[in-house]
Amino acid sequence: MEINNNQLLRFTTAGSVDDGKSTLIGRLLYDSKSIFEDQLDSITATSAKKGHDGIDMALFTDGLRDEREQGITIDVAYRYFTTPKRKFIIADTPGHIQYTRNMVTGASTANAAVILIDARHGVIEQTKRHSFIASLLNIPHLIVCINKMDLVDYSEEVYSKIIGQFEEFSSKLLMKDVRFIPISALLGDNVVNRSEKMEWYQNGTLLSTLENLYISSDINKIDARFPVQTVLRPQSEEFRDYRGYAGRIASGVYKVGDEVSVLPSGFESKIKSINAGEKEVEVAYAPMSVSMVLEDDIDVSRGNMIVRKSNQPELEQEFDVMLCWLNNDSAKPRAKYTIKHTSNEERAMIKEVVYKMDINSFKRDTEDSSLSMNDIARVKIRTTRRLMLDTYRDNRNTGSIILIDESTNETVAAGMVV
Ligand SMILES: Nc1nc2c(ncn2[C@@H]2O[C@H](COP(=O)(O)OP(=O)(O)OP(=O)(O)O)[C@@H](O)[C@H]2O)c(=O)[nH]1
Repeated sequence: MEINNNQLLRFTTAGSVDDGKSTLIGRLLYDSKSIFEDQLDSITATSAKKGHDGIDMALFTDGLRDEREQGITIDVAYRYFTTPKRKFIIADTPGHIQYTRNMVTGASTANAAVILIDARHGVIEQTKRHSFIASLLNIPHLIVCINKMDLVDYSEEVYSKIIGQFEEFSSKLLMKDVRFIPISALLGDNVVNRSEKMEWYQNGTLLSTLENLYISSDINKIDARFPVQTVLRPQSEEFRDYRGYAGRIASGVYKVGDEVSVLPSGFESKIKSINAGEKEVEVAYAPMSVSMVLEDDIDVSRGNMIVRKSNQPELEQEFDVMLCWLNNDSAKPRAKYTIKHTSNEERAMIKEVVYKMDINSFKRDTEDSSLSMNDIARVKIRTTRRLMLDTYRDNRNTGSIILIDESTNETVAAGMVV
């Protein structure tokens, strides 16, 4: 069966402050004609007021940020645009606030990460951090844009040197697909339109690279995992016996008639019907939102998972995760947190910090067991009840968790099951 999810590409952008992220996104939207006329008028006016000659590309994204910053709770803004080939969602994460936090939030569902490097500075610590996080998050495609090529005379030598620097450390990371593109976000070279200043570069522009990334193999179509979000029991007479389980399929494919198990109870049944939107369907797959009816009347509640009988996740109460600490308050020893895993919530404790990762040297530090903002560490977690886990490598949805501080209700950490 052909699953056509190929149309939509999610990507995230990362770079250090002033590398040109806002300018790049603006340029991408502008040159691909994704910006509405009225927005354009107001930006042209603001650019003029600020004394810019022409249009300040960064204003496209900055405008968006103002809106978002009033909301305060989310640091990631989502921007949508469409070309004849594909739809795109950009998770735009501001570089000046906490980068690890934002990248983790914005990138967990991304197909690709675009990392910017200032051609004048080459690979810096932030580049390494961002790439490390991209590899940790298992983002399938990494596009490294070497920006501000106009400031280094469009030099191939500078470009090649930076690729060399990048490859020197990235060889230690597990990354399947890495590409490099020399660009000038400001002037538009190799963003949407091919540069006339860099004849030596033969590969695609950023947009054409994004349009042509092969992503249908990025989705896990094998392990069927359906976390139940809500149990539907309509009150009216007509539907008195109806009991549907609604949620979003995390991975895999479900068909009417499939033999399934409900976890953690282990009760078995068969799928009687599947509804997607208003329609009844025979087959459903990730990431569709559906409601399912089973043939037997068994006890299913929010946080349960419906899986195929022959392919089940592990039920664990103690497990290891690679944890990114995302909060200003450091981890408190033996403190209790709420752990969120798919639609499930339990209480959890960090039992042990196995090691902390030094992102610059890729060394493991087994002495230091503190966890503060931006730290990445392997830890052992213990939960009050068993969770239905896959490894993050196998399944980005059912292999990830977040920890919430029970007193402040803030997300303090995100973790990948190892
Ligand atoms: N010469 C040149 N300047 C650039 C280029 N791209 C960005 N800039 C400039 O670099 C500065 C920083 O650009 P921004 O887009 O605001 O960069 P940023 O800091 O990554 O954006 P934030 O996402 O707000 O952190 C601005 O003055 C841009 O005009 C480029 O390709 N060439």
